[in-house]
Amino acid sequence: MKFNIKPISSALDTAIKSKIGSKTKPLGALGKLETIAFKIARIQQTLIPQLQHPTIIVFAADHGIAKEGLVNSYPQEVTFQMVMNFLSGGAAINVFANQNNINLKIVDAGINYDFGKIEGLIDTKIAMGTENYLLTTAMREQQCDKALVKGAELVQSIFDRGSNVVGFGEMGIGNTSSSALLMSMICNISIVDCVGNGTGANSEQLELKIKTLVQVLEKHSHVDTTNPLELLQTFGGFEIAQMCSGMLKAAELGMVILVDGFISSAAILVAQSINKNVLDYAIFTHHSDEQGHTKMLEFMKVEPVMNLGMRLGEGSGIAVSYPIIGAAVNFLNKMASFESAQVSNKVKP
Ligand SMILES: Cc1cc2ncn([C@H]3O[C@H](COP(=O)(O)O)[C@@H](O)[C@H]3O)c2cc1C
Ligand SMILES: O=C(O)c1cccnc1
Repeated sequence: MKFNIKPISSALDTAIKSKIGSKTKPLGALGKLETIAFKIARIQQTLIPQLQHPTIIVFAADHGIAKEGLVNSYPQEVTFQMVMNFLSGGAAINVFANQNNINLKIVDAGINYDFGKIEGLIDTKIAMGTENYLLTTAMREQQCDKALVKGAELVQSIFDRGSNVVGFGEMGIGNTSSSALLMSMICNISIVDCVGNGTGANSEQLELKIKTLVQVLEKHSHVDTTNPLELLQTFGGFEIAQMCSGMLKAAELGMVILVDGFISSAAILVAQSINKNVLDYAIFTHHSDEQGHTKMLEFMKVEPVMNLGMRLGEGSGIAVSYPIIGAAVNFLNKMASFESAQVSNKVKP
């Protein structure tokens, strides 16, 4: 798949900065809100940006490795059980998305469960979970390709229905391990520094998780670390692959991309090694408590909107931070300027 992601033009940069600077406040006094407003105005190439039909997509899939219980504290069934919970409106992401009027889409990217016909679940299923990467690659090449196509198509359909801001959340027991493996390969950071407690591993479980992932890396020591698609195929999950191509498609369409925590960030880490420009369209909504997230964010040289010590996933960080992002757009559009409000500006020396 090819994505044509335009580098963002800097033609409006001075005008956007000057509009932010003209508002009735001391220069820079809205802190990070100013950075966010600047970024969104730049993505949309306008001085009056709008957030239309915000949508969070929760991509769910299973991981072969999770059947073994070597890297995960909760059993694999929790993936489909949580998806049922999403569909009946009881999960954290439902509560926060509802609170902030964000559309929510729940996607079966490859859950190890047969849902039959079920209302509200989008079917982009590639298989009943990935293979166990201790034994073989997580995906076959065609499966990875298919996942990439489906993720991009889904984001295209959301764009076609009028959305210009899309968040990427996930559910998949074991997916902090896939994310840590991808991070270790792409960032060239020791796996020990990429692995974290996930859903709450204790010290013994963490040790086993690290030991297992070291074995996985030994098994796949010939993988080409400069080939993001091979990495995705070897260590990825179907939800991570679909998020990755969905993000690339969103950037191609000029949408604002909202990134969640560790796993969502791992998806854009792969995406940016396919096309660096994707980062220009992305807002990292929160800093997760998952151990590897700090170094992953540093690698991409990005600063998230907030840090509430959250480590959940599902897109929850996106939904919670959304009012802050809305505030950034609102001040840019609605605050008076020194001139319009007839307020004296800073005394020039
Ligand atoms: C009840 C429950 C709800 C969740 N919602 C998101 N996750 C999060 O935890 C999983 C990753 O952690 P690990 O790699 O340790 O399995 C993902 O499914 C992620 O979204 C959850 C996990 C659980 C148990
Ligand atoms: O940061 C996340 O997204 C995260 C961290 C731990 C477990 N699940 C998700």
